[in-house]
Formats: sequence, C-alpha cells, structure tokens
Amino acid sequence: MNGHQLNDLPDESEQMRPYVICLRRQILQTNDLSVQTFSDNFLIKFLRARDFDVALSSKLLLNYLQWRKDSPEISSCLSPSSVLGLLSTSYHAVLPQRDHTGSRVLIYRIGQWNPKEWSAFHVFRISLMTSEIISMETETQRQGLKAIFDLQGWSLGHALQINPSLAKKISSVLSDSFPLKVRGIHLVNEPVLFRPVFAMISPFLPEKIKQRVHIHGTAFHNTLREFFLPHVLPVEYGGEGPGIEEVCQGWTNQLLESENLLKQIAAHPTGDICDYLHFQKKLKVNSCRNDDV
Ligand SMILES: Cc1c(C)c2c(c(C)c1O)CC[C@@](C)(CCC[C@H](C)CCC[C@H](C)CCCC(C)C)O2
Repeated sequence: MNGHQLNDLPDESEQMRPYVICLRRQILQTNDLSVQTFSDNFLIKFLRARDFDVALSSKLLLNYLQWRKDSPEISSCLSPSSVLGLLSTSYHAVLPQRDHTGSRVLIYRIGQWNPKEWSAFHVFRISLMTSEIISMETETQRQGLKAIFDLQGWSLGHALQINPSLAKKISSVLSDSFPLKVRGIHLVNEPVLFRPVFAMISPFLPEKIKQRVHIHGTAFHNTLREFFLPHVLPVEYGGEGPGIEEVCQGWTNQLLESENLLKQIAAHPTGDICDYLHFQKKLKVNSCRNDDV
C-alpha cells in the first residue's frame, strides 16, 4: 500500500499500526526525548503530513519540537483571548468551505494588524493556534491548506517587524517544521514595500513551496477564481460565500471555544492529557523501583 492509500484510511485502521510503532521507536531513540511520551494521534499527524514516509515524518517531528523550543515568544502562550483585540479587527479567518481538493482555506488581512499595538509574535501566535486546531482534522491532515494574504495597507511599520530571524521562522513553518501540507500561498494587494520582505523569506523556501506562491496584485478578483470556486470565497474576494466580517467572527468564536484545548497543547505539545497522566503513573512506578535498589 502506498502513502496516499494509507492516508485515505481512518486513524483506527490496523494497517496504520506498524507505521505508528516504527515512528515512535525512531523518535525515542533520539537523545533527550526518552522522557517524553507521544500519543498515537500526535504521531499520525506527522505520518499523514509526509504520506507515511517514516524517516521524513520523524525529521518533521523533531523539527517541530525544536521550532517550538526555539520560539517560546510564539509557542508558549497559545491563548486566543490574549490576542482578542487583534482577532476582533477581522484580521483572520478559516473559511467555512474547503476548496475543491479538500484543502482548508485561510485568509489573513495583514492591513488590519496595527503594528504599533501588536508585535509580530502576537500575529504569529494566531497562525500557530489556527494551525494546531486545523491540524487535528483528518481531512486537513490529508489535503493540507491554502492561505490567502491580503497585503492591502502593508506599511513600513509592518516591514520593520520582520527581521531575518523571524523570516527564518516563517519559512521553517511553511517548509518542514509544522505537520501541515502547505498547498498554496496567495498574495493579493501586495504593495511595492512588500517586495523586500518577500525577498527575505523566499531564499529559505524550498523550490516546491516557492512554486506554490501566487502573486495576484490588485486585480485578484479575476485571478483568485482560477484557484477557488465561487462558493468558497467571501464576496470581498470575488466569491459568492459569506462576507469576510462574518467568517472572521465565526473563526474567532471557534478559537475562543478552543482556549482550554490550546492551553493544553502549549503545556504538553506531544499528545493528549490522558497519555500524559499515563506517563506520570509509569514514572512513579519506575521511581519506586529505583528506591528499592
Ligand atoms: C503552520 C503554518 C504557520 C504557523 C503559518 C502559516 C502557514 C501557512 C502555516 O502552515 C502562514 C503564516 C505564518 C507563517 C505566520 C506569519 C506571521 C507574520 C508575523 C505575518 C506577517 C506577514 C507576512 C510577512 C506575510 C507573508 C507571508 C508569506 C510569504 C507566507 O504562520
């Protein structure tokens, strides 16, 4: 069975077991990680993201843990209410409809971000929270996502927030540090001032992702339609779906409802709380044995 056929199977499928076991074994062999536990669901996210190539999945997983460790400003506080002021400006939405291939479609309206009020870390945090939530969906694990960036209103104030270290973090999550397949990046309304920033990010992007970047300019109403069916896009973006304000409000509510879940992910990034409790029990048993010796 090839990776695509495996990806079509549900999480509980017996044929998936050997891959989960193999990935767990491979990860536990890596130094420093022997005290962590990894839930099946957590491991399956990485396997699906790499179509069940265990070596690639393992590399992705290690990169993910490293990225989170290196980016505490972004990943340690996954609280939607901490960025509610930014979410309330209709900055971001996951559209209610998937595209024709089953991908999730995300919109970021960068111009709604006031860089005097919110740092790039806050802004990044929103993307990370959304990514954690949608990456729990099996269909999204299979078909990935497409992101539309509306850069109307991009200013020097925005540009100054993006330094080389942040550009590196952006390109890492897009390429090999997060278990989501990035199947398209659409830039619309990009001003000339955005070019130097894009030039800072793109050298770090693998060729495969670079080919998926589409720069639409201001005439995007016609060109976005070549990628998305009318019922998928909000009216403001040339579609016939619900308006952007409404979809942003809807996703903000979804994020707020996920507050507890996201806090749990920030605290125990490698799996669910049940596995964590199980692990603590195991640890207790082990330490008792050590006491005996
Ligand atoms: C897993 C995952 C994450 C975490 C993610 C994105 C995607 C597609 C993901 O799959 C896209 C957005 C990004 C990279 C966060 C960006 C935060 C910064 C501060 C926004 C500033 C504006 C960017 C200069 C706009 C252009 C970026 C494109 C060239 C990708 O976070």
